[in-house]
Amino acid sequence: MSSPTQPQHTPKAVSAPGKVLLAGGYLVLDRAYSGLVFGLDARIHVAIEPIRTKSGVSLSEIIVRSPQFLDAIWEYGYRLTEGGGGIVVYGLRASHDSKQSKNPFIETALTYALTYISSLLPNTPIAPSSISILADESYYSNPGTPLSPTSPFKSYPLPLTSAHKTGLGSSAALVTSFTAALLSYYLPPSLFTLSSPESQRILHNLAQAAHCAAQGKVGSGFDIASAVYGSCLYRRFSPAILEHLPAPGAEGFAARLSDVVQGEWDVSVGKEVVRMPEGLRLVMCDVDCGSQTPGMVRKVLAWREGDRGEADRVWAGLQRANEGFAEELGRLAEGKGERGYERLSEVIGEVRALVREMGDKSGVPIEPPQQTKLLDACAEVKGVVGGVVPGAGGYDAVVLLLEDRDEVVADLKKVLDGWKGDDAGGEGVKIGKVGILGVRQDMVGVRSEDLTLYKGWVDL
Ligand SMILES: Nc1ncnc2c1ncn2[C@@H]1O[C@H](COP(=O)(O)OP(=O)(O)O)[C@@H](O)[C@H]1O
Ligand SMILES: C[C@@](O)(CCOP(=O)(O)OP(=O)(O)O)CC(=O)O
Repeated sequence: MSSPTQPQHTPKAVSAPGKVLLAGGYLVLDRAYSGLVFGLDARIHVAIEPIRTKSGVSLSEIIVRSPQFLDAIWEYGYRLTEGGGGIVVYGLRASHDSKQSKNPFIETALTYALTYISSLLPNTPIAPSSISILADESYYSNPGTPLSPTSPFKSYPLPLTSAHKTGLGSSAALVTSFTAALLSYYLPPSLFTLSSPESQRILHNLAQAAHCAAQGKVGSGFDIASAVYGSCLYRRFSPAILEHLPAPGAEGFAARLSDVVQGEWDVSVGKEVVRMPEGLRLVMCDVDCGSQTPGMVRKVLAWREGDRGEADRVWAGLQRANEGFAEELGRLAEGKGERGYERLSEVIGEVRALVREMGDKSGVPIEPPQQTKLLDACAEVKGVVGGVVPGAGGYDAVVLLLEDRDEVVADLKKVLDGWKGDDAGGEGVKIGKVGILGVRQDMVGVRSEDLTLYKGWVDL
């Protein structure tokens, strides 16, 4: 039974998409340039409901579960701090002593969202709740087992820390849907309604702040923007916006967080300029590889600082080519495809040449020779328009643009099944199996979900 001061809350569920940065890796870190990002139909779902207790037992905690994985349960106590430090959360139970079981993305998103909620509703205590996280299967390459023939979510017989990520942006989709679920659940519709543009702006700002804090760095934020808004042309916010936030619990954290979240950000999210022509689709491929170069971003940016003139030339050329890529997709989407996909292939070729130049000059394997070989072989398949290394590049993924027909995917699969990567670059990196992930682009960002989707997973 809830106390008279605690409002009754209705269970809510929200999902947010994963991402692929098709063009604009590295450039998008600088506000002078933009990134072309597609949201994917792989989503992370978060359901929230009142906590269930045996009669007579009252629990003052928020329990978070990832029921697809072994031992993925995090139990948090929470309290309002003195000095306007906001709400701090702390792990309960012995399992929290082990570093393994900590989940900084959940802990930080919870701290930031509860602090923001309590600043808006200062006289309302936060009621206990139970939260479940469910991820679509493409986020992990481990084989999963279905719970039932109709459930879209798979069960994995391993701890989350052993899951092999496919790089679709699980933490950004999680922080976004988790934050949105908390705001939708604890705030009345007059203060937060997921479908309203103002609520989405608040969600974007809060999720960016929490994600940066959990990552311990301020990235470009394209992944959070696409989790909130879906596919878009993204120009980042000035990093200074998030630079002087006190730590949770420190004096003034709650007021500063509220100011930052409600303030005007100089971010730009262009939705209408990003289109996928009818008859085309994206295909993501996961590449099994022996090694990855750490610190790619640091190295590319260091080269840029050291050779500004040359780097500016590459950056300007790439920005032009990336814009040309987005424009050609838009032109084709408007039905102006009389010349077929020739220009699209050509502009992808221009983007790739400049990405290779960026990689060669900075000494970073952004599109290493192994990936060049793979992308070229894929582009030979009839119906494949072209492909690139997404995001920061490297050895572990490629994204292809192709005609949306089953035969094209089947032909592509034949090439990939027989793919034997060799150490083409002489760097000792041998790429292995290349798998097609069952995902495609999706234009829609965060959205409310019907709770019946989680039947069997969540005890609603
Ligand atoms: N299903 C899940 N349940 C709970 N936390 C998850 C889940 N999937 C991902 N995460 C969190 O996100 C982190 C992975 O984020 P990150 O390393 O940024 O990878 P990605 O490139 O997928 O975003 C995990 O360590 C975990 O904290
Ligand atoms: C280099 C970047 O511009 C793009 C990196 O894109 P990825 O998609 O490779 O990112 P992760 O999912 O975080 O690994 C850095 C940034 O924009 O923050």
